[in-house]
Amino acid sequence: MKFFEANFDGLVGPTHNYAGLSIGNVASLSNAKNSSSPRQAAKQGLSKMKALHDLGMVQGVLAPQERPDVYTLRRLGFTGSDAQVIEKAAKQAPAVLRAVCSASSMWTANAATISPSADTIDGKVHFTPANLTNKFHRSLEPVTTGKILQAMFRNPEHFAHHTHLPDNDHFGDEGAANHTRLCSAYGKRGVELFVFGRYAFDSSKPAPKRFPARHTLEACEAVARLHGLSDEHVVYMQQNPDVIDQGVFHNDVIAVGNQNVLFYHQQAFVDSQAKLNELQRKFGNDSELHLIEVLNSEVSVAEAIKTYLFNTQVITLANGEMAIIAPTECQDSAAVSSYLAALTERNTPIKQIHYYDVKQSMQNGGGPACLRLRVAMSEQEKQAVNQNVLMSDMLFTTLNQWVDKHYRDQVSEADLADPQLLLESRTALDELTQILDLGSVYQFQQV
Ligand SMILES: N=C(N)NCCC[C@H](NC(=O)CCC(=O)O)C(=O)O
Repeated sequence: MKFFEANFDGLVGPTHNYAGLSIGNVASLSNAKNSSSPRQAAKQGLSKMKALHDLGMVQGVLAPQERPDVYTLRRLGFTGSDAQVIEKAAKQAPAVLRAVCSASSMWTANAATISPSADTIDGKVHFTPANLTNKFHRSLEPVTTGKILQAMFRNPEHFAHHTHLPDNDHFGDEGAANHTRLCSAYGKRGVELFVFGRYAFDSSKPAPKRFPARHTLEACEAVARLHGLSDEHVVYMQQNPDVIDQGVFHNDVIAVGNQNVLFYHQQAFVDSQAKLNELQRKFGNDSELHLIEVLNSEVSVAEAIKTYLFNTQVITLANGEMAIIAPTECQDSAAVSSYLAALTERNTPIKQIHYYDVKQSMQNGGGPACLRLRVAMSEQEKQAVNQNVLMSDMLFTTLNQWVDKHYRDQVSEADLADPQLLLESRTALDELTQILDLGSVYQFQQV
């Protein structure tokens, strides 16, 4: 049977804005309050999806969430009509309003952790939405994420859905951004590498001092248990607290893997050598594993954060070669673009580099890899996916027209207080659920 990896990219929502919500994420803070272009952001995302589809990849779309989240504003004590709730929040708690307007669900690497059927005890694909407890604006995502994933992966014969972990920092879970699956082929059992930032129940262990470690070891272990993974095929690695303190808020800002390649920065992990040995042993000592380490002298941590060298997608093309999907910021950096050009000449599977412009997302700290959720699947499992979410020439055209019809070209902080934006958003999402055949996944559709 044929197996492959599908990428499900987050469609950028109509309220995309720069609110400086993510302490520890350098780009989010430095672009705070700049005005944004939701239309351009959504179109940049769609172009990347179409480009991967054109490269022969299986590409899907993950729908955005309803924002502003007036239900959360009501929980926080704002009352009246929806327009009044927004108006009062804008006056009395503008920072809270900014948070409930975030289009952060676009970064679907944080939507969930997925284990493919080859790795799980019951032979199903397992999904656990990430609770994203560390940031208030992101903690609003998991319930709707779970509903959307269930509307995409409906068939219980193939897909098992779990509830997100308890909503507490002890089980802080940032999903696939801190999870990499290494395997010799997509259909073969792989080694699942979980990367965490701190130990929740042991404060004597290393932890960052300046910026938060969003993800705990205990969250990783819980997800591995829920997914029915075997200990012999799981590795837990701690992220280097020093790089978290420099702005590496997720592991996918400093490492990325695909099949038998792990591409990472020298300073990415704690206890690197011992852990990489464990990875090699669990991968199989006889199987070829390419550990591509980038030295600090080649690319500094600061340059990696600025360019998102590691927030690239490493994909396997139909001819078996791998390609790196990188943001144009990598192309603009002499150190990084020459590193990448030289990498394609080395004895590794990576032979092509493709650059795409995803600046609207980059300015909030989201590169190409943040925008996608990977699901390794068989042909049979793919047939069981809701086919309306899979990219095609027609869906690309339809979604571009949908964006043109509903999205604003510019959004600034003041626009978030405009109740009209909520109405525009709901109208757009209502139409989108029909395009993608998702059913009533949004709360406004329940009444
Ligand atoms: N690395 C991965 N996989 N994802 C990137 C997520 C970026 C996101 N930015 C934000 O949420 C900024 C929103 C704002 O400031 O407006 C975050 O920090 O969680």
